Amino acid sequence: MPETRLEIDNISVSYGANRILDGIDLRIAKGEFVALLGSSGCGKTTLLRTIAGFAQPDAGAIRVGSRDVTTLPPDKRGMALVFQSYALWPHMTVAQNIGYGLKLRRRSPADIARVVSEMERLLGLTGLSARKPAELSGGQRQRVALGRALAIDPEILLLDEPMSNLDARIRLQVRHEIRTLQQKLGITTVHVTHDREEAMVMADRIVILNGGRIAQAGRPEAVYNRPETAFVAAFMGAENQLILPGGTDGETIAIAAGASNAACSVPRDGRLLTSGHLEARFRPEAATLEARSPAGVRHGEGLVLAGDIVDVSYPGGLWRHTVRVGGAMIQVDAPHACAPGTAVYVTIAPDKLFLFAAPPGTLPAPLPHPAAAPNEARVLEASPH
Ligand SMILES: Nc1ncnc2c1ncn2[C@@H]1O[C@H](COP(=O)(O)OP(=O)(O)OP(=O)(O)O)[C@@H](O)[C@H]1O
Repeated sequence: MPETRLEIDNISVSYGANRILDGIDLRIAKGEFVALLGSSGCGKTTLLRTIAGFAQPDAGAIRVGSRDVTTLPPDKRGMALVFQSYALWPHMTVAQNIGYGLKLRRRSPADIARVVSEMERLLGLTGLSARKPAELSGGQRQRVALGRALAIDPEILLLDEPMSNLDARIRLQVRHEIRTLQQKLGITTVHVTHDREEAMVMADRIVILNGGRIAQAGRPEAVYNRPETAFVAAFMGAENQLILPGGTDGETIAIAAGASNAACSVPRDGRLLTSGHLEARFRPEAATLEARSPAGVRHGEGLVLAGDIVDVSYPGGLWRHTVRVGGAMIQVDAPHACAPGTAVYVTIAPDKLFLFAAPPGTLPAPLPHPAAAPNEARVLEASPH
């Protein structure tokens, strides 16, 4: 087991009567980069501020190595926080901003000059020493803020949406720079973001928060490919949702034939399902689209749906189709455009299909498929397992 550097032990935080964080447990290894990901208001910043010491928990403890820092003020925790707004001193130069924390710690001018110049070198700011923040680009300001944070040689770096004020192109570059520097310095980092792709490409581990709790934590590819709940699946881009009749049958999950889907079975693969109805989720790019022939039996692995194209657009790369499947609308990407009105099959391979117990009260899609000819329904029922 790698050495734990930051331990968040059963932390709960409330603002007045509102419980914002509820029993958060997280151990972060030395040198690990963890992204806290979640929708707006889920408590990401509150957790970061609690780690930093700007918010006090009702219960639980924060430890850095073996030190309990729960009641220590922010400047005694060995952490540095970089904000979205940079919070640079406008009247100070780049060098003075970077050296600010060291000056507060009464380090000698020679020491400060050495660290500042090292930070400028590391962050590509050499030559900009004498400039004021107003004379810098957004990306450069962000690097100064990072330099100021790293200059005090913190044990833990906390980043609160540090790239959200940058335009898309610069964001990609700064993202890469921060990650490279973090790995080079081996600094334990907690990064708050609501940008899924940013979390995926930067983090060793993603922690998804929902309603003040950890919904799932794991390596980016694990959270992306094996979401444990429908919430995580949807948050990680599997926004297509269908409620289907079915359930577990030994080591397989059996999906019963419905008005718009063939019966099929997929490996259970360790999934725990108890309900009689399933919530199926998948990404637009995880499905394939084919024209439906009126007489043909559709054979294939995975879930096969019969639907009609309602709309098509070109966001770039692939064509995005809105497909009506029974009473539901889903999004499906394809390399070629399919015209509205076309009858299609949508196929989702078993490993791209996320299945969960449907929430109580949800029913299978109630409407028969509007375009399904009588023989189409038979075709679907006769489809192979
Ligand atoms: N100082 C405060 N007093 C009262 N309520 C607060 C305070 N700070 C945050 N909250 C509330 O706590 C909840 C969580 O806020 P938080 O800023 O942690 O969310 P977040 O996940 O970081 O959101 P965002 O992505 O929008 O920044 C929100 O409902 C917010 O309104």
